[in-house]
Amino acid sequence: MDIKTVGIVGAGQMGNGIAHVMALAGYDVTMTDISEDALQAAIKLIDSNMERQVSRDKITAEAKADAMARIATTVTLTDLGPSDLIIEAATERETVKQAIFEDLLPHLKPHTILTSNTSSISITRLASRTDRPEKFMGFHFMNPVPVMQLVELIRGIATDSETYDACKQVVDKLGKTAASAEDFPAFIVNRILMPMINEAVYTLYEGVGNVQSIDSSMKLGANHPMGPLELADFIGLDTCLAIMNVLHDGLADTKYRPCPLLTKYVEAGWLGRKTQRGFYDYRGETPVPTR
Ligand SMILES: CC(=O)CC(=O)SCCNC(=O)CCNC(=O)[C@H](O)C(C)(C)COP(=O)(O)OP(=O)(O)OC[C@H]1O[C@@H](n2cnc3c(N)ncnc32)[C@H](O)[C@@H]1OP(=O)(O)O
Ligand SMILES: NC(=O)C1=CN([C@@H]2O[C@H](COP(=O)(O)OP(=O)(O)OC[C@H]3O[C@@H](n4cnc5c(N)ncnc54)[C@H](OP(=O)(O)O)[C@@H]3O)[C@@H](O)[C@H]2O)C=CC1
Repeated sequence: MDIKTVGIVGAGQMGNGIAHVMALAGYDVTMTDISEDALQAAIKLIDSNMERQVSRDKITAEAKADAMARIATTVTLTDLGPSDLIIEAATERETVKQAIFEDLLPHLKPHTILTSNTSSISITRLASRTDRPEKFMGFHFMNPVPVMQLVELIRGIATDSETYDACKQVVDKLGKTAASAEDFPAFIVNRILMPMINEAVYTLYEGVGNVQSIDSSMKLGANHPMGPLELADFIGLDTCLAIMNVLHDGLADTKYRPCPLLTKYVEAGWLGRKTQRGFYDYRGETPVPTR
């Protein structure tokens, strides 16, 4: 199947990055969000991220202009109906995602492929609530989308090979690399990465180190590009907690117990960079550790 048009649900950090790379690869993109402000902020951010790519000779000014012209925004979810491929990138909450798919279904074309950028939630369960489980799969980008090479492709139990191949072709056209993952909680990357981040929060909670010593230990001692607490702030602490809960519930093993300190930060609304405060406070010129 030849995909030409892509509908993206959610204009947060993942939605805007997905729109960015899809438009540069030549797809016509329609992006939706419940908030007009979020859509406008996303367009501004895509524009400045592409401008940086122009200034570093990664893309031409013409390619940027063409890509920006390919991105339409709407607060009306059903405007995505005619798209060949839908990528849902709304908040990591199963009820939110289910409601989006339920509202979209009556407006889709029969051939439309439905995907979710979920970090952890069962693709099979999301698919089972739709009219097309064979045309449903996980399309999991990494953050920041324009920079990271990997896309995890996750088949649900019913996903057919035509759907998988069509999504794999999109990944190829983006110039990214696909990794196939089976549909178990948090798939591959987050099954491994998130317990490490959660352990870093336990290390902080138990006073083994402070924010700075934990992050520099992993940056300088294990050559990670970001410390685990800095990375947690970058991903979003609400998303990290949601993934840990899916691992804990889905695998029924106490080793995935979310750290109470992570829960406390989320309860405070300190979600990381997106709310200007998490393990670091981003409101000043340079990030300041909160512990
Ligand atoms: C939670 C999930 O479900 C799954 C996940 O995504 S897990 C998270 C996965 N991501 C990671 O682990 C990211 C770890 N961090 C990194 O790799 C790096 O710190 C980083 C790539 C984010 C930044 O790298 P850096 O060297 O510190 O900074 P910087 O020099 O500013 O950026 C490197 C390049 O990325 C670009 N870049 C950085 N952030 C960007 C963004 N948001 N959008 C577009 N481009 C961006 C920069 O322009 C720069 O480009 P050039 O090479 O052309 O100069
Ligand atoms: N952050 C990361 O590093 C990664 C995240 N993911 C996954 O991508 C998805 C999005 O994450 P991320 O971009 O970080 O989250 P954000 O919180 O940055 O963005 C989510 C966006 O979805 C919007 N939204 C919420 N409900 C709806 C709805 N019903 N219809 C349309 N839009 C809606 C939110 O609006 P509002 O703010 O108004 O609620 C917000 O703008 C999640 O499933 C996450 O697990 C995948 C890979 C990496």
